[in-house]
Amino acid sequence: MSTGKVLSGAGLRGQVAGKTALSTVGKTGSGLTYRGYDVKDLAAQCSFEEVAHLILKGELPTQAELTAYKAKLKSLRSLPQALKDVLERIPASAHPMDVMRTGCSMLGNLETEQSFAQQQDVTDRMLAIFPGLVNYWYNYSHHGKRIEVETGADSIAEQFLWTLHGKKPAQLHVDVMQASLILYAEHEFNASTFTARVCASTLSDMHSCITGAIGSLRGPLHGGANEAAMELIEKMVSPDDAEQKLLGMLARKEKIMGFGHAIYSESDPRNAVIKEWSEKLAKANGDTKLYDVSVRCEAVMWREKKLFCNADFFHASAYNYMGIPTKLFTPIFVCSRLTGWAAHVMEQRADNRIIRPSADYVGVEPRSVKPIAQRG
Ligand SMILES: CC(=O)SCCNC(=O)CCNC(=O)[C@H](O)C(C)(C)COP(=O)(O)OP(=O)(O)OC[C@H]1O[C@@H](n2cnc3c(N)ncnc32)[C@H](O)[C@@H]1OP(=O)(O)O
Ligand SMILES: O=C([O-])CC(=O)C(=O)O
Repeated sequence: MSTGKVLSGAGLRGQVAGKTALSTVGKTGSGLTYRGYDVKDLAAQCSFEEVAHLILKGELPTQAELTAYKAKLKSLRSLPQALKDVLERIPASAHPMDVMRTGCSMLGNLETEQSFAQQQDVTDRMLAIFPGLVNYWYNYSHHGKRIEVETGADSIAEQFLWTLHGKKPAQLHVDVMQASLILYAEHEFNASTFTARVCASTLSDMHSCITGAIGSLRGPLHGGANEAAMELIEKMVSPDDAEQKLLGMLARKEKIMGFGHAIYSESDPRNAVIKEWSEKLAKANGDTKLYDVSVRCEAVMWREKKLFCNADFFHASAYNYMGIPTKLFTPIFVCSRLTGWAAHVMEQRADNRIIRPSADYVGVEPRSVKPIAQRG
């Protein structure tokens, strides 16, 4: 089992900021549970839609419920013309996380949540639309192509790969995406989820909560670490080169993205799952370099610093093996974590008090305002 760290210090570490029935981190099972189920079991046995149903509606679906839920999500994939118009105006140089933030916000203008009774429906719409949204922009801005987002894809995992590459993806790739989306779906009071809950606590609308959360996820200390990890490992030409480069970085006290965690002390349970998929992809591709380099990084970081891979590190090689451009890595995280964010917003709304902590004042003593001519 993965245990939690002894938590104290800055960054609100170790302070209980609310209640949740959605997940536990660093407590039981392999170290991560969604509504009582171990994430490893969910990743091995379920589709992402089943896990989204669990997180958003409270229970794993029956076959009939799953069939209905998938049919609903499939029916909600189309992009409004006004949203396409906005996406077409965003330059290729933009970061896709900024595109997602703008896309989510624009959707909130077009299909505003009028009351909290609509919270499940607006969430389902975002779940259905997000993969096509970011890939519409990507294909238009990078290849001048207006893609069809109403594909024959059977799942959100397949929809992401299909709308990115313009064709039905290989089954292995769909299976990896299913597992990846499940691993990223929910993680208690992490920074982006807390952002969503703070926004929800003002009784704001769902799109505002999700737009804010996307902004928090973007940073390299959080979801952006999967892209930063890729930028690191693609510079390493062999495991020995990886070892030399890492030792140099550690000597210079640089941060190694994709390692360490705010809550876990010895391992992140999501790593073993995505690492195994990365190995399978490497073998299927007949090119194991990225995987071998990543394995050496893991060994060196543990040996030198007792730092372990978090969920992001082996996602880098896994996504790369599937031909996903690095800058689209964190948007996939968004397509998944949307479930956790929205469920937290719903939980906050159900038992709300505005989140408003206090601060220790460390500024100057009280003083009087001088007329402008006497200042300086
Ligand atoms: C899905 C996710 O969001 S998972 C997190 C993704 N983020 C990353 O991978 C970014 C790299 N990792 C980090 O920056 C950190 O480990 C965080 C942000 C995840 C957690 O931060 P904290 O809880 O403050 O880390 P922690 O208290 O364990 O740090 C202890 C020491 O280890 C160092 N450390 C932690 N992670 C790393 C790292 N990846 N590389 C080098 N040193 C590190 C810290 O600098 C700190 O040293 P110090 O005491 O001399 O300042
Ligand atoms: O919990 C955290 O601080 C970060 C994390 O791993 C996640 O959000 O998945």
